[in-house]
Amino acid sequence: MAAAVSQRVLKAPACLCVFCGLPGAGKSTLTHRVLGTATEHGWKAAVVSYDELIPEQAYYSEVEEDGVKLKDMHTNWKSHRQAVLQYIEQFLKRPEVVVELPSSPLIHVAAWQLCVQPLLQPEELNTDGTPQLFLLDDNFYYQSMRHEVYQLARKLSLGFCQVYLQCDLETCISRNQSRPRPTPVKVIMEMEKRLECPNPHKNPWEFQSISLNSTNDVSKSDIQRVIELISMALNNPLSPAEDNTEQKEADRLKCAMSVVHQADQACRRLISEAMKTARENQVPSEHMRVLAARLNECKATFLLDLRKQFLQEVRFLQEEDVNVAQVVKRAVESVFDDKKNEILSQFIIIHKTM
Ligand SMILES: Nc1ncnc2c1ncn2[C@@H]1O[C@H](COP(=O)(O)OP(=O)(O)OP(=O)(O)O)[C@@H](O)[C@H]1O
Repeated sequence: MAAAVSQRVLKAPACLCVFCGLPGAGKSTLTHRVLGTATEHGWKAAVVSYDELIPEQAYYSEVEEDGVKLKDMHTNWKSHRQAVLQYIEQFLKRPEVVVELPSSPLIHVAAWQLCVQPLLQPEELNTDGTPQLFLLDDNFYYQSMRHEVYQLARKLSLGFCQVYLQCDLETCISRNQSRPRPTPVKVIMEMEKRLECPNPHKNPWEFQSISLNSTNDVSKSDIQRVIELISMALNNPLSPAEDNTEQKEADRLKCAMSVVHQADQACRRLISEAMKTARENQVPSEHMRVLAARLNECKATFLLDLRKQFLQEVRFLQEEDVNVAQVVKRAVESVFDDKKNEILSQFIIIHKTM
């Protein structure tokens, strides 16, 4: 089977294969095993490890901001992710540029040069038609994060596929704890709540996806399944869409993100008003800290639910020409505002009865 896969004439020049899952699910371990097998097949492959490419301070500033901030919550982290895709695009168009890239605040250029090293060949061999594989290793826990990769594959007519590593939360946490620099447990737990694993039934663009259970050891036949998936993707390159289905899908995700962003802003304003009221009622500073944490936690849960709800309903909203800003306003006022008042009154009452 392996030889048969490698000898077929493959139609795409390159494949973007996304590996997604929780921290500790085993993505890096698997990508390196796939890299080894792909090389044995005579393919050129590179592991694009976001952790190695994106400067560490970008990640930790996101995490530490309010204890459980996830790295996507900020446009800043998004711009790092987009920079990775821009580097891939540039490499595919002009690989020779990689040796003279200027330094960048978004990406470790030296790490990038090292990452694509296996894809570079002496000039006389560059036209040998060997496919290039980019094994993208990050959590990719929202489908919108993976969709950005899909869009690049479509733009450049590349193969695209996804491998989801399904692993128990407890296993991820325990593997993570044994690492020299573990990801905060809270971050893993928050990510698990938000995780949108590939769902080809709901999102047709995710049709070339497999799920591997990595709670136990990943077997040789799992690796073989990944190789076959990549081979299939290389044989079925994406093409820029002739109808506007994909554009609609991208608009839908963009709309959902904008809804969450607008709601986030509105909640922040309400939280800051609540903090002001608490101060005016002389709630002591140690209680103010707890109050802020409770309100932020409540906001995170509200935004998470809102995002899920909008991803399901936004198509309907767009078709019905509903005013999204109005809907957001109503949701914030009717759901979050009530919860906020409930939390605030608990603190004011406690303080007054002390
Ligand atoms: N299938 C497995 N069985 C047992 N241990 C594993 C397995 N896969 C990975 N590990 C171990 O778990 C730890 C985390 O693995 P790895 O770095 O591959 O996870 P990851 O998903 O890439 O995490 P992150 O998203 O944080 O980079 C490592 O110590 C690794 O050796």
